[in-house]
Amino acid sequence: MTKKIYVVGAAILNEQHQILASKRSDDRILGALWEFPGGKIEPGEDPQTALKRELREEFNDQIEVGRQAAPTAIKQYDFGEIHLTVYYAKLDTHHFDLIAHSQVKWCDQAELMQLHWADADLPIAKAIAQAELGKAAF
Ligand SMILES: Nc1nc2c([nH]c(=O)n2[C@H]2C[C@H](O)[C@@H](COP(=O)(O)OP(=O)(O)OP(=O)(O)O)O2)c(=O)[nH]1
Repeated sequence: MTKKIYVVGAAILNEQHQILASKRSDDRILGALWEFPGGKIEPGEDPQTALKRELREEFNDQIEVGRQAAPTAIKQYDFGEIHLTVYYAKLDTHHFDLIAHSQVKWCDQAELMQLHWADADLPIAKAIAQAELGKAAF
């Protein structure tokens, strides 16, 4: 049976309604593709707690988590079935230590669609590119 892998990502917004995209380091699975920073939900964790933990681990940053940005996206790989859920978020700190990424980029909505996203991220990036981000802010 395919292994289901539950993953959370953060669509981090700034005050100009830009979204933070992050490029996975070359040496990781799906290396060099753009994604929403985050990672796998650990057993017993709720998605919001997992997302806050991952952002501490990956950027050394604290975030606040808002509402889900788009429907959960599912993508099959030979290593398992990724179930990716992305939440809007905002930063309480701005360290951006690049531990798992080679690059981060603040994007306006049109710029989001110019990046080479991981497959599961693409429908979510499209939904965010068309969303009313003023309403997503919190
Ligand atoms: N973090 C993240 N992972 C994503 C996204 N889209 C996508 O397909 N993935 C995949 C890549 C990985 O196979 C999996 C998440 O693993 P990860 O390597 O980022 O998470 P992790 O830190 O918990 O894992 P690990 O390195 O400890 O194994 O989900 C995304 O937008 N963000």
